[in-house]
Amino acid sequence: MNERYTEMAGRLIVALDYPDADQASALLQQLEGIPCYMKVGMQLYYAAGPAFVRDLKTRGYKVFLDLKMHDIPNTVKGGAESITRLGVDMFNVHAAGGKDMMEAALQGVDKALQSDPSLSKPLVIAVTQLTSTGQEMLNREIGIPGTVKDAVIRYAKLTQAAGLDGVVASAQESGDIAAACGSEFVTVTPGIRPAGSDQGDQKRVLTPGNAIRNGSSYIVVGRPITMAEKPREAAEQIIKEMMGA
Ligand SMILES: O=C(O)c1cc(=O)[nH]c(=O)n1[C@@H]1O[C@H](COP(=O)(O)O)[C@@H](O)[C@H]1O
Repeated sequence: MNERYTEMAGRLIVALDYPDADQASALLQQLEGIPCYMKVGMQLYYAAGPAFVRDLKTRGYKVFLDLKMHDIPNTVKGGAESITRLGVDMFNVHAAGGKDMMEAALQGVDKALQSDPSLSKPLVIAVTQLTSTGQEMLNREIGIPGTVKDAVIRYAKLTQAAGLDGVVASAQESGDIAAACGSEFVTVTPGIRPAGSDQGDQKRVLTPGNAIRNGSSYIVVGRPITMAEKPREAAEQIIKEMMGA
């Protein structure tokens, strides 16, 4: 395993979108030894809960807990405190919750860290516009005027002003986000589709190689790996493409 392989694998976040811990564990077994990040989202968390997250940490994985909090500031503060106590490496909120809500998330993190100094600070990031949102939907359905890029950049700047570490956006926007917020600002980009793979419900997609070339800090990949006939080969192929970018 060379350095570039380890770096790129660490920037691949595999979305464990499964209905139970057994199915998620079966994928972990197939991917054993690949030093990638693991994402636990609503489907798995609501079924397998904190125990599965702690299990992933015990197995040595970096963990992104994707619960996309969007509520009043006091509630998000409490949620962020509980999430930080789980020892995850990254979690997210919705930027649409506003600056006070995002600042409250950071206060929740601080509260947890103060009460238990053995915890490390997770990256806190905010969802801008979901990658399943296209231009037409943004304007006509949600009622936000302007381009998707404008909306994403606006949320990214708000997120940065609130003091968070970065955003979730499409890899199509990574370069523009870096131009607006600096290259240290983290971009976590789902909607990744290797050439020829099924787009599904994703609207703003990019290949793994183009995402890295466009400056994404991390790419999030679910179905192109979990639904592949040979998930390990699919993951290795994605890392190879990232290494070549
Ligand atoms: O926050 C996320 O992770 C997220 C934000 C977003 O805008 N779009 C998005 O697809 N995601 C998540 O990223 C994963 C993408 O999965 P696939 O479309 O199967 O590769 C899913 O777990 C989504 O919940």
